[in-house]
Amino acid sequence: MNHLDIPVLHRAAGTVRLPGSKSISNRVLLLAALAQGETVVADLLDSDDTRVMLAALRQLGIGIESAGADSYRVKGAAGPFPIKQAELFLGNAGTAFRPLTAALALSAGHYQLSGVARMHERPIRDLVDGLTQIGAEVRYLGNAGFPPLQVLPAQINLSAPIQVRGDVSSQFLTALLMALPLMGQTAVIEMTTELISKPYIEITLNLMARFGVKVEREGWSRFTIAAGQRYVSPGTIHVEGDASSASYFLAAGAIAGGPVRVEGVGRNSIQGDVAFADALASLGARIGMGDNWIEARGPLSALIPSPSPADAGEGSKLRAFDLDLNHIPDAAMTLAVAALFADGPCTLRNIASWRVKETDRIVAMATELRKVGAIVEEGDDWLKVSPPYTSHLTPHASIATYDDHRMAMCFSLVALGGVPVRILDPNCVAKTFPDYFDRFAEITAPVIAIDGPSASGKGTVAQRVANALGYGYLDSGSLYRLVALAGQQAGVGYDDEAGIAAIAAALSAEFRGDQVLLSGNDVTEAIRSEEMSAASSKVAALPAVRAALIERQRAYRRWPGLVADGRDMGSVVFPQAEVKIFLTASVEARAERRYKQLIAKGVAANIRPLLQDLRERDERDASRSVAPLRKGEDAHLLDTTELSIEQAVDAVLGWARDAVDGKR
Ligand SMILES: Nc1ncnc2c1ncn2[C@@H]1O[C@H](COP(=O)(O)OP(=O)(O)OP(=O)(O)O)[C@@H](O)[C@H]1O
Ligand SMILES: Nc1ccn([C@H]2C[C@H](O)[C@@H](COP(=O)(O)O)O2)c(=O)n1
Repeated sequence: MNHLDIPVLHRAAGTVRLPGSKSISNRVLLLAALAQGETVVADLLDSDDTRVMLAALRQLGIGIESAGADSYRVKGAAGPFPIKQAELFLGNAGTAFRPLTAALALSAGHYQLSGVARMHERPIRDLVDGLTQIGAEVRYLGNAGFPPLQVLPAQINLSAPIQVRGDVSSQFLTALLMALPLMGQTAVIEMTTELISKPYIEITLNLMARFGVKVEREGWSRFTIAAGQRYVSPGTIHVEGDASSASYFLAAGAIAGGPVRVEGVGRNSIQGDVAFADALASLGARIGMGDNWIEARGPLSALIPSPSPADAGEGSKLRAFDLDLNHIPDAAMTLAVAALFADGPCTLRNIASWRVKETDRIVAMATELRKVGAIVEEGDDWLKVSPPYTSHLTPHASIATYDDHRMAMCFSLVALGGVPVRILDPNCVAKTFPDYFDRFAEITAPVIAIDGPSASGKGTVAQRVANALGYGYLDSGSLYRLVALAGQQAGVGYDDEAGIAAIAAALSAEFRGDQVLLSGNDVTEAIRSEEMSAASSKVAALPAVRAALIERQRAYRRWPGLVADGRDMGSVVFPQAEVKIFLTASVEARAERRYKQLIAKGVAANIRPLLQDLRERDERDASRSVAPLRKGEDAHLLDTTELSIEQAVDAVLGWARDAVDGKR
């Protein structure tokens, strides 16, 4: 079976831009499809579940076209779907299957809805019963109470309140609420049981209001949609980041030092899962929150006095918990794995809905947590997780993921316990977060940042250190050199900041071993010319160019680790690097090294102009306004004037070892 091995991880720190919320994406797509007018949906989640919804809406006659990266223009039908006959395959996307069932039941057509085998095991009776009460014709094509379904035209009658259960899935109520305005008449829904996952209904009501339909509610038991309301496009709507997806990164920050910041959700979020941050805080994690970001750090250690609050708490445990998690069922899974890092047994209560999700998540979670050494008890709607008696997790566990994206993402956190872990079928994360593991690596892979002036030897040393550790290597200077060359080829002046920044943003660069390619052409030698050395120093001084390259550089942070060299690796690009080194040598020694390097390549050289050129570049790199070259207070100074390459490499490896040992 396909798998991903995650190495031992010691620290989590960095920033993650979240993908769009799944819950909001699929609700907004459906509302936009039913609304009058065109809606631009920006920052839509790009994942299996949203692709399923987009495909279904297109099949049902809704015009949807791309409006840029992750943005779509949806031409609303101003009412029920125009296509009256269709067979829809909806994978395992509950957020597509349930709402579409209700909307199609009111669209007066002939439809069939099916999904993957697991979707056919997920109950839908409560929704079908609700629809049947108003005269809708919805039939089971397999087992009664479960998909696949057939929907037929019917006479809808809304004269009596619709009675519906709310204790299996809140998606049934969401489906009815979103579909009923299609009838234009007053509609009333009454809950016959306690409603679970209420924050998801708040998302539904909030988004319906943004499309012009207001729902009156009496507590959580009765909902009224007044006659005469219909969906009208709000114009453009932005999908906020996914708060459930945020939980893995926040938990990583809480478990392994932090700070880890997620961008895209914050105190202005309409998603209930932002309450995961409160749950983490109750475990002792230090949480910060802004309008559009949340940040998590490990708890302050009560036992070990720390020199400063910023250093405090790394390695200290989370507090054991006993929590009712009915309001955050998805993010609650992350807490089950976080329990491995708590100081005692942890109980998760009121999580019965786990049993009817992508898999029976109570069984799956208990089974897999036991593989890493946890002691787990389970009940109908609860789970009790005790960390291993020895406090040591079992290394090399193979974690089954049950075609459940959240199982795969949650269990990546195990590696922060100092043990390697294998995630089976890791691609199941495509349901909601296709590049999850890359993003997780970007906050957990260790980084050794080596900065210093030209010809100091940082590239040579960095490459050897990377080889010795089996890490990846980033020569960030070559990116600036590539930008300079691409600018020259395009005829853009080096003082045209916007023009050069646009080239940097679209740079087609590839590193193949020692070869450097620009738009597919080998430019390994071309970017090393003295002309490009000078030009790269000029483009590197342009703030917009630096900004355009920053995320590209961070994307090199992968497991098992990265050695990055440049001028601002430790100060700007990887401020959370485990080891920071300022590697230098006297300008005379550097000129001599460059001279020997050129002569060895058969290039005629003269020491005086080389000295002069290095002094000029030093001056330009150190005096620019953005990310100037200088030694940070947290960087080790390595003056190699009198050192051999081997001695310099040994010094760096020593610091790297110390940094890892300090975190064990
Ligand atoms: N400690 C050292 N002693 C002697 N020579 C060294 C030492 N370190 C590196 N060199 C040599 O100096 C030359 C320049 O090194 P290198 O290209 O690694 O520098 P750099 O700092 O990465 O330069 P640039 O920033 O211009 O890319 C190489 O030929 C390398 O072998
Ligand atoms: N992180 C970086 C890397 C490089 N630069 C600048 C400095 C140089 O003038 C130019 C080329 O770098 P080199 O290949 O000599 O390391 O790019 C920078 O500003 N920031």
